[in-house]
Amino acid sequence: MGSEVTLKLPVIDFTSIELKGNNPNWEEVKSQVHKALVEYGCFEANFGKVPLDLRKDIFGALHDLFDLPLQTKILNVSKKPYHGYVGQYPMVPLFESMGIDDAAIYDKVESMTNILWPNGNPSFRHLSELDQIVRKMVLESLGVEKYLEEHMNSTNYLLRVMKYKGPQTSDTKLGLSAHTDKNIVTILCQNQVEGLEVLTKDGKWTSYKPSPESFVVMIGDSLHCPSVLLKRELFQSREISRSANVIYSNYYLHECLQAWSNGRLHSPFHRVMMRGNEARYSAGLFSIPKGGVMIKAPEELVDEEHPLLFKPFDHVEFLKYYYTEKGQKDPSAMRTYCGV
Ligand SMILES: O=C(O)CCC(=O)C(=O)O
Ligand SMILES: [Fe+2]
Repeated sequence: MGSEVTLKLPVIDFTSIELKGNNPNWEEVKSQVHKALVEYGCFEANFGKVPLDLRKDIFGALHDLFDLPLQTKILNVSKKPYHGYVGQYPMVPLFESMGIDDAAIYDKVESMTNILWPNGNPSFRHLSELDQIVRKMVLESLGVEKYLEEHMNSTNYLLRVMKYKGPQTSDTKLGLSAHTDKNIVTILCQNQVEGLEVLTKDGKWTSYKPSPESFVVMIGDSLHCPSVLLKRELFQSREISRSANVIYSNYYLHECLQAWSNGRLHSPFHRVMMRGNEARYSAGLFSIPKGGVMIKAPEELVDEEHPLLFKPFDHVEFLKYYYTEKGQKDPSAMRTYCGV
């Protein structure tokens, strides 16, 4: 079992950065982003654009949303796995989540936010700007910025909101099983209740101390360019036990490398561990490859030293495999599905 340490994630200040602006600090912040993603696969971002009172409103609204009767919550269905209401899993009984399907760029995310916040809450639009800044910096760091426009146009957003009940005991209980995200970039925003833990490359669970202003930015398995897969993963798993369609591994040592022309990004395992009585609410903005777009490594990133690792694949089709019983048990689902 990995022992938990309190190690701080790198903190990166984006308050002076705009997607379309004159950014004297761009190069400096970009190199911090690259370094953090190589080492941890995630970082804490200070972005400054989402005022504290809006964040408070978000968690108040989530409290009310999850307080609805179960019959009402399960009306939020989706054909895609993990996009509608998720909850009542025996292995993670504290966890519930609701997603907004196909949150195509801003509009549908806003339709969700309009339901929750009829008077407007621009938070998620701001978070999609942060997502795009990070992806632009990543592509530039890899020297493949010529794919930027295509890359941006080949993705959707999914907004998912989560509740983890407090276990109401003195024990620590699993809130969400260890996993890597399967999308491109995840931005997490949460209330003050601790619980998120990230596995470092040397196998230590690191707890995240939430701060009222910051977000966690995390790399998913399929950071991709248009027709471009930038991902290399080499898993070594030890001791994987699981049940009921959910990865249930408290210690899941892996190497998940992305070896690119000029760097390696890491998509980290993470989980939620709950203590005490208070509920933890979080919201995640997930950028995901659109269905129907074939993901294929760019020729610039394939050479003798870095041979092609994955056959071109459609991410939505991949998810259909990932969410089967076999896929859920597979520590290197992407390799099984489309490895060369
Ligand atoms: O609640 C959190 O902070 C983490 C959620 C998460 O890891 C996920 O939804 O993929
Ligand atoms: Fe996650």
